[in-house]
Amino acid sequence: MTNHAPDPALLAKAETLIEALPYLHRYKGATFVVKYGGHAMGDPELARDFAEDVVLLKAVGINPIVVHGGGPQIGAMLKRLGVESQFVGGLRVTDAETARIAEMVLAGSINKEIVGWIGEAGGRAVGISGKDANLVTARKVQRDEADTLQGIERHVDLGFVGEPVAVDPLILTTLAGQGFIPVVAPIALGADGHTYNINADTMAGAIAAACRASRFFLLTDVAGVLNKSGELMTDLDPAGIEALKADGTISGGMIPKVETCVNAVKSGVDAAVILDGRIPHGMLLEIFTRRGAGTLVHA
Ligand SMILES: Nc1ncnc2c1ncn2[C@@H]1O[C@H](COP(=O)(O)OP(=O)(O)O)[C@@H](O)[C@H]1O
Ligand SMILES: CC(=O)N[C@@H](CCC(=O)OP(=O)(O)O)C(=O)O
Repeated sequence: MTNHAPDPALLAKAETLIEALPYLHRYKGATFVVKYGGHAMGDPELARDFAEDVVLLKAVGINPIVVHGGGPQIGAMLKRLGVESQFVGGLRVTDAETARIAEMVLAGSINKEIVGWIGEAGGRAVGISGKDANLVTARKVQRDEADTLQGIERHVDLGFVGEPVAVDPLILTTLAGQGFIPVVAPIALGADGHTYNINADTMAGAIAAACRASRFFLLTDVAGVLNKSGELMTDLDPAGIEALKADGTISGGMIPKVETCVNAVKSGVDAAVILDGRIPHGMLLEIFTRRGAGTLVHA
């Protein structure tokens, strides 16, 4: 006689798939923008998990757009070449040579590495930068604006550090509509013809807003936004974020992240999530299960 008692491990797998069903319905056809930080891509195993997650999203009818960073990798290259580098308020002071090296590292090696991982995972990725098809037009971040944005007092010329002033998402919707996964490096041209180095969080937020993304994920190397006792804050709104910035709980690299999230939700993105890129398949768990992790920023 056959034993019909279900194998509990198999049953658990089936339950996980069924748990995903309402989310699969809800997000079919939606655009998700994923910012993949330079710190999060350090471990090749985790990078492959990330690529699989992106390919799975595409396979179930979601349109993922990846915008990547690469701060630590630019830093390593500058060091090898003996070029000094300095950060002011989370932004790298960028002279003409640093801009050339940043473009080489971001739009060259890192961009193609991510395209390769997605290809290995069975997806078809196309790597571009903000320059391609005029995706992003940048302007120089003015010293005083940088001071206001980053909450800093210093007055320095940041050089070729840009911020997006216009986004033409046609290249992204065209690629996504044909089954490709766009992978975008945070480099863009200014109307003045200069190449600008853009903070990857800022670039991703501008793209999420222009694409009317339903969800915006920022993968980093911390659990999310932490309170003064180091505990994860799972839910934040713009007013709560202002208070945490004012009392110094949120500082450094977390400032552009939360500001980007606030701008994105104010521009119509349903929700932005700062996620721990060190958790294998963390993005899938966040999207398709009730066990969401990280910090959700909503309007
Ligand atoms: N309240 C906070 N919660 C979590 N991280 C914070 C907070 N305030 C400052 N940070 C810093 O922000 C960093 C994340 O920003 P960053 O290093 O720029 O990440 P990425 O390279 O992924 O863009 C954390 O590693 C942490 O040092
Ligand atoms: C102007 C500016 O600071 N640009 C960044 C671009 C890369 C980036 O933002 O990478 P992460 O997301 O890994 O930090 C830089 O030069 O490091």
